[in-house]
Amino acid sequence: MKLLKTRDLEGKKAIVVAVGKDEEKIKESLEEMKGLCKTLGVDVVEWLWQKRSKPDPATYLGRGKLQKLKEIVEFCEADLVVVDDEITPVQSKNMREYLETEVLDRTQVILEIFARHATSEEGKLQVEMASLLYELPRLVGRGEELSRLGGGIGTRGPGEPLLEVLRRHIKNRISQLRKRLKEIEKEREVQRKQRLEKKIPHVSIVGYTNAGKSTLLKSLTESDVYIADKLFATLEPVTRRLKLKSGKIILVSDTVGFIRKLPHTIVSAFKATLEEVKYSDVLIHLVDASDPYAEEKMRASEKVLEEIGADRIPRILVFNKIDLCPEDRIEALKWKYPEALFISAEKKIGLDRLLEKLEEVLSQRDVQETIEVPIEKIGLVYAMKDRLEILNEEYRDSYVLVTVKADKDTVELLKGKVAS
Ligand SMILES: Nc1nc2c(ncn2[C@@H]2O[C@H](COP(=O)(O)OP(=O)(O)OP(=O)(O)O)[C@@H](O)[C@H]2O)c(=O)[nH]1
Ligand SMILES: [Mg+2]
Repeated sequence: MKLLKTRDLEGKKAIVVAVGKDEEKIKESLEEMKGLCKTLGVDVVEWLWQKRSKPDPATYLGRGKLQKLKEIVEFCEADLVVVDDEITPVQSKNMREYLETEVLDRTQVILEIFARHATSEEGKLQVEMASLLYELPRLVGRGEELSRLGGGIGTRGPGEPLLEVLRRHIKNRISQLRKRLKEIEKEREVQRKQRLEKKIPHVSIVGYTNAGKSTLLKSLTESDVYIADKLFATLEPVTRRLKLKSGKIILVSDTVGFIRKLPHTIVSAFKATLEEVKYSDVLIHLVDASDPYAEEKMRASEKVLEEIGADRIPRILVFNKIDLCPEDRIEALKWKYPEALFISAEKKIGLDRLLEKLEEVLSQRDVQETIEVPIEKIGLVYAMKDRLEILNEEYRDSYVLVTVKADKDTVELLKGKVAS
């Protein structure tokens, strides 16, 4: 049985609610939630926030605000309330009952987008896993929905409560998914090893959702890549080959976009996809310069990079969509981030400079070393000629002193071959 179902939310009217202390931050987050809702075809007709340090443990909003929300829901004839936070099962249940309307939280909205955008087997399995990890602790008190969900299960033992059956069923499914995902991960590892052996440098484009990562991949590699003015348009990494001016071939990947408060169920289910980033030689951190919240989003992305252990990979900071920015905005960013590059992925502005910078960063990783190679083994050096640069050769009686320049792994590989 498949437990994952997508909801039909197209054309529904929603009211977004949030709790917090900082009005600016809340507004920014609500704006983003509007974008997430739009991606689902949901129309945000009104929003409401309550200034308080912590959400009410029982009802998320305080009593008074909840009452007001109910009036707004009725007045606007809203179909659902979206909470811009991950709420507890209790809060969700109480809100639903009091408001007499459907309630979704931030995690569910993101999961819903992921569920619709996943196309590969791995993507679908990861989304299903994330949804089940989300559902598992929330089974209690959801009788009505559960009986809908559990309709297809015919394995209930005598006297066993439906809740227990479902819990067991979900746990089984999670372990099934985990197993299959592990297998896929193994296949991916094989590919990664092959890539490593061939020593093809790998560059990943990372950044906040909608920064223009897929557009950049498309413009750089002149290939067909899915682009949309939607959040999380890309869920599965897409990799393309690119030939640099020096003739060096590299692989460029586009990845799933980052977002603030990325639900941990998603991080854990998408670990494999996110981890691909960890094995890159260089990261292009793409930021939408035309976004008023560009810098906050940049920091949120940096946080995700840290979480997945990719914060030590050489990184090129690139501001995108400069075609949409007034001159003074670009000047201000240049002043603040002197090392950054400025491009328009769509209008193909600044891409040459980006490619030059890529070559620079990639070659900075190279090391230079002089190796003593027995004369009869000199052929080994030549056999690796397309992966290393031979800077000097000094012939002695029984050996040659060869000075090579290449990335560290290649030099180590050569040394190993010569020694064996
Ligand atoms: N004006 C302008 N629009 C751009 C530029 N680059 C990307 N866009 C637009 O920004 C939107 C998002 O682009 P994508 O390339 O799909 O963004 P992404 O980072 O891959 O987004 P996700 O996959 O959703 O994380 C699309 O509507 C693009 O056409 C640019 O340089 N200038
Ligand atoms: Mg994309």
